[in-house]
Parts: sequence; C-alpha cells; structure tokens
Amino acid sequence: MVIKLLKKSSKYILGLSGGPDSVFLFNYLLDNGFKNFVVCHVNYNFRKDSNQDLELVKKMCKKYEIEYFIKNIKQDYNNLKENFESWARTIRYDFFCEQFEKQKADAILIAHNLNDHIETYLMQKNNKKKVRYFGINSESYYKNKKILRPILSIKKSDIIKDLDEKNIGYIIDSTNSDLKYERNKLRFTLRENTFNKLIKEIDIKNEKILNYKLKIEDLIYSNVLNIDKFNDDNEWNEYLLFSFLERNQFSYFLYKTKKAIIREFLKQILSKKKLVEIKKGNLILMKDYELIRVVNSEELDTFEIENSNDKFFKKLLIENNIVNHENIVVTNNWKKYQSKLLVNDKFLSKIYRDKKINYLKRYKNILIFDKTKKILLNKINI
Ligand SMILES: Nc1ncnc2c1ncn2[C@@H]1O[C@H](COP(=O)(O)OP(=O)(O)OP(=O)(O)O)[C@@H](O)[C@H]1O
Repeated sequence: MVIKLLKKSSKYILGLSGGPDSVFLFNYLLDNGFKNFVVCHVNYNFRKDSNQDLELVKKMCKKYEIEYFIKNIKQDYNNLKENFESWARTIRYDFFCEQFEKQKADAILIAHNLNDHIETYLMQKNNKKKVRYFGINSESYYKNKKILRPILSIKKSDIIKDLDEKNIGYIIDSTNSDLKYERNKLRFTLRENTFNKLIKEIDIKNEKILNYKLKIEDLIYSNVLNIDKFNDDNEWNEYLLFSFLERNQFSYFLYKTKKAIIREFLKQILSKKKLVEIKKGNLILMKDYELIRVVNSEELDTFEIENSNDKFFKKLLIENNIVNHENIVVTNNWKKYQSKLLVNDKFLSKIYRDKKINYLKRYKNILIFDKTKKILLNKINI
C-alpha cells in the first residue's frame, strides 16, 4: 500500500505526532527507502505530558537525520471557543501547508489507519448526514495541497504488533481514552474481526457514489435542473438533488442539516405540484413546471403600488401610454391578481395556464390595471 501511493522521486511532509500510527509510518518510510521527507510536529501543550511527544519526535529525527519543524502552541484552552479537535486539526493542516510551500513538497503524509477509516464510516452512518465519500479517502486535498494516507489499509493491532516486535517506542495519547469524544466511544466497541465485511460495504457505497458523480457531471448545468433527470432510484435522486443544491449556494445549509431534509425536498419536488417554493434563508428552491432552480428570495419579492408619486410608478404609466393615474395599480403579485384580471376577455390565470407560462416569468411580469375595471393595461411577457 505504501509503495503504491508513494514515489521515490517525490518530496513529502510527514505529520509526526509521536503516536503509534505516525511513528509506524516514519519507520515504514525509512525501511522502504523513502528518505525524501521532512517531519512536522505540532506541540499543542494541551496535555501535561505533551513535551514527551516532542522529545520523542526530535529523538527519532535526529537519529535518522531527518529534518524536522516544530510548531509550539501557546493557547489558553479555557478560552477556546471551538471544539478542540477541529481547532487543532486546522492548526495542524495549516502548518503542514506552510511547510509544503517552503519545501516545495509534492504531498503531505498523514498516518490514518484502517481503524480510523472504519470508525469514520460508522460515525457517518450514525449521523445520517449526506457524505461525498464513505470512510477516509487515501488521497484528498486541503487548500489545493495533496494529502496521502499511505497506511490506511493497515489495522491498528498490526501497527502496534510491529512496533512492539521491533521495540520501537511511541506515545499513547492520554486523551484517547477519554470517552467524552464520540470517536473514542466508538473505538471502544470496535471489533477488528468485523472489518472485512465493513470494508466491502464501504467499497460498494463509494463505487456507487463514483458512478453517480460521473453521471452527474453531464446533468447539472447552470442553475437549472430538469425534473426528468430524477428516476425510481431514491438514492440517485437524493444524490442528484444534493449535488445540484451544493453547486447552487445551498452548501452551508446542507452540511448543517440531516439527510432527512433532502428527502423532504424531494417529496415536494417530485409531487404533482407544478409550483413548489421552499425558502431557506435568502434562497428559494423552486420547482417551476419541469425545472428545478435556486433563486434569491429577493427575485420573488412582490410589490404593489397604487396612485403613487413614485418615480418608478410614473415612468411605467408613461411608457405604457396611461394618462389617467386614478385607481391604477402596478404590481407583480400574480398570485393575488391572476384570477381577477382580464386580458382580451380572458382571465390572466387561464392564459398563464394554457400557455404554461413558467412561474419565474410570472413574478417578473409587471401588471398594470385599473382597480375598478380589472383589465390589464400593459403588454406582458407570455
Ligand atoms: N500534533 C501533531 N503533529 C503532527 N502530526 C500530527 C499531530 N497530530 C496528528 N498528526 C497527524 O495526523 C494523523 C491523524 O491524527 P489523529 O487520528 O489524532 O487525528 P484525527 O483528528 O483523527 O484526523 P485528522 O488528521 O484529520 O485531524 C496522525 O497519525 C499524524 O500523521
């Protein structure tokens, strides 16, 4: 696995924490003739014993003449607003990226193992959130920099066994046994003899996502999606709608909410209704006959002006040769007036319906009429 992902001609940044996984990877690299790497270590000073980790990292690097860089964090942890784990991750990855630039490296190496992969998958399953990849990917990007995880297929027990057999020292993180973290709770109940079954499950799911991804590239264009792209496969429908929304400013909202919200959207969109408007913040997911689109709620704001001195109002009347300003209403509120207003002796609603005028167009149409006669006085887009 290590050999497959890595190239002898490439330069790497290795995140070495001093824990068994990254110590294993460090030795694995050297044993397999990969010497073109530098080590990065972040000393968070979070635990009382964190200097031990730092000393081990220094000792290992000095022994094998590997260049190392340390980031020493001085932070008052009582005042930390975010969750420590995700804060620490950002600090760590940004530091790796900084060295990546300085060293003109090709990739960052992270020592996630098979247990981490499985744990991540099980957590994703528990959280029921829509994901782009199940488990951990052996190759990913952070701020456009390549991250490789060379020992992702190796079990924790094999790592420990190898280190113990070779008498290689490592540090056990004392916060890892802290059951307050969801991952640590899960880790406690994880059984390695279930891994093969779970790996197969993960692979099938990821393959499915990959197929969907390839299909989706051709389907999603601009900010409109045709309803005929949905089919009987619920999973596909959810994936398609999720991807579409993700590309149309909904990301923030989607990552925050549970998968069920996508199901709820789908139910409405795939219903018989010709018009669906779902408002989230300042965005509206709109089903407009056979098109799905995302619009800014401002675009669908309605207005109604009557007998006004307003410049816009006056201009419109002049443009439409309307001399008498009395009782004149200017509005885009088609929902309110379509079945009251007459256009060439037919109700506007009938014209809209017969011509299947899309709803966005209806919002854009400005209606000018005499309040008493209810006859449309201007030409509209139909
Ligand atoms: N303090 C550190 N200094 C350098 N590298 C580190 C440090 N902590 C973690 N790493 C790197 O990240 C790997 C994963 O660490 P760990 O499992 O603690 O993090 P995680 O929160 O599960 O995942 P992530 O790396 O995405 O944050 C380690 O094996 C090591 O390569």
